[in-house]
Amino acid sequence: MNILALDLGTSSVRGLVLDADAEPRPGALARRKVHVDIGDRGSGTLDPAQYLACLVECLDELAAAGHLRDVHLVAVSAQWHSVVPLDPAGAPLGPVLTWLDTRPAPAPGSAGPADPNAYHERTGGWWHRGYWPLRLPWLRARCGSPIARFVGLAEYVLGHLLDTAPMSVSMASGTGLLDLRALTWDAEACELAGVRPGELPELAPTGWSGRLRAEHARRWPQLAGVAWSVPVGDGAASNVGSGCVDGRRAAVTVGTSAAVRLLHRLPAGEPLPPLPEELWRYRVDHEYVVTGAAYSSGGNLYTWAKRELRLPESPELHAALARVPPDGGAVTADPRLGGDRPPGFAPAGAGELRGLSFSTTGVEILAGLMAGLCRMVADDLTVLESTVERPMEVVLGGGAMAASAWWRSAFATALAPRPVRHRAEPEIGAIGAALVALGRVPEAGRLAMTDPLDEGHASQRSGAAS
Ligand SMILES: Nc1ncnc2c1ncn2[C@@H]1O[C@H](COP(=O)(O)OP(=O)(O)O)[C@@H](O)[C@H]1O
Ligand SMILES: O=C(O)[C@H](O)[C@@H](O)[C@H](O)[C@H](O)COP(=O)(O)O
Repeated sequence: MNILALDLGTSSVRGLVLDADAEPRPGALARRKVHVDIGDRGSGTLDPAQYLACLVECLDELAAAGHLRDVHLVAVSAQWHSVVPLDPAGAPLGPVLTWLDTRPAPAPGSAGPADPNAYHERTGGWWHRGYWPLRLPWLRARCGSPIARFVGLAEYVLGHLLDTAPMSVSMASGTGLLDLRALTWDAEACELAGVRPGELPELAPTGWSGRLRAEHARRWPQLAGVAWSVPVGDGAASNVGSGCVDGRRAAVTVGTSAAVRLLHRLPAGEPLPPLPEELWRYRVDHEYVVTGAAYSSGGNLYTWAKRELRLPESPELHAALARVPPDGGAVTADPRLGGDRPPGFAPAGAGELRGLSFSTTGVEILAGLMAGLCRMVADDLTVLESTVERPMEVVLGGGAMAASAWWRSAFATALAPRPVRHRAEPEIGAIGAALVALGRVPEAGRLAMTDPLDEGHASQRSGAAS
């Protein structure tokens, strides 16, 4: 039995085929880069039609190479927090607002939740520009035509491919509108959003699965009749794919953005444990929750530096980085180029560089930015540890961690004395979504192979590029 796992990421869309233990089948990976439109006023949007076209191309490529044979299940990992307004016919009335978009602001006179602490505990989010209660009124005020309903990127894409595409509790928790205990839309959050239940996606019940629409089943006959499981938020999926599924191991994931998180079992209906004011909490599924902090910067720091600084190509880049100490060296940086993620309010453009001299190189600037992110993660990891009252082991994962040995060593230095391991397989989101779909979350710690990391030394392991 094979599993087709899709990752609806920010920088790219991927489709890969896994075996029954969620191990990637060699060579069975299709990837298309997607373009996030980032403007200087804090916009961060994706074109919904182009995004869907990229996913279709990935499926065509896998089908043409014969990789869709023996697929019995489709699992999906998808970026959290996105929203796209639709007209009555289901056509987008604008681009997809992503997690990177910092423009939404409260409508004049809106006061926010009655009891912000209770609201935070219940929904796991805050009344903040990153979540739908603030995003929806802002979108309505800007949209020229009446909005019939709102969906996330995952529901938009799957709505085109499948017979039905309800929203999973995992994706719903990323909107900031879900009551994490009752697993229903939160009445106060909906009131703040000015939204009626009919304008939101239906919530998928436990055990829901979808099927390809007839026209797509004709295009990919090997997927006809195959069950599609509900999408899992990429943060939740990445923890599972990193093997971080209990209070002993935290995952630090660096893809386009970055996050540090801890997963634990909390079946629907059970009382929610206290949530520190700095951290969010979302659902993995009806059984598990994930608690953590996220950052607008991650691998996008590298993308920016490659574009704007005169960086050498690999392997010279690796060699130059290896000469910079893993604490970041002389350049200290605030890496918040894209502003704060919730709960912070720093606008896009909050990044800073200090300690520059006439001999500072582009590589040192990149190292300073990467080390700046490591320090932010270390601070939040300490808060996360306070919820379990013991130090944790850390597993580094994601595309940027797989690519950069120097960044891994910088994390090991910033997070010391905690043991730091690395999950070398970059596709942890897709793998994690497959394990969730298979109901094998408890086994993920055993199935996800990790390597120890030598502190303080940038080593050339796992095909590291820099
Ligand atoms: N050598 C490198 N050093 C640091 N970051 C890198 C390197 N190579 C690639 N990256 C970053 O890794 C990110 C891609 O990781 P990935 O997990 O695929 O992201 P996503 O899931 O968000 O699409 C990109 O932002 C890219 O710039
Ligand atoms: O836990 C997480 O990872 C974050 O809460 C999540 O919001 C993430 O930042 C975005 O979904 C984008 O993820 P990528 O940067 O991997 O595309």
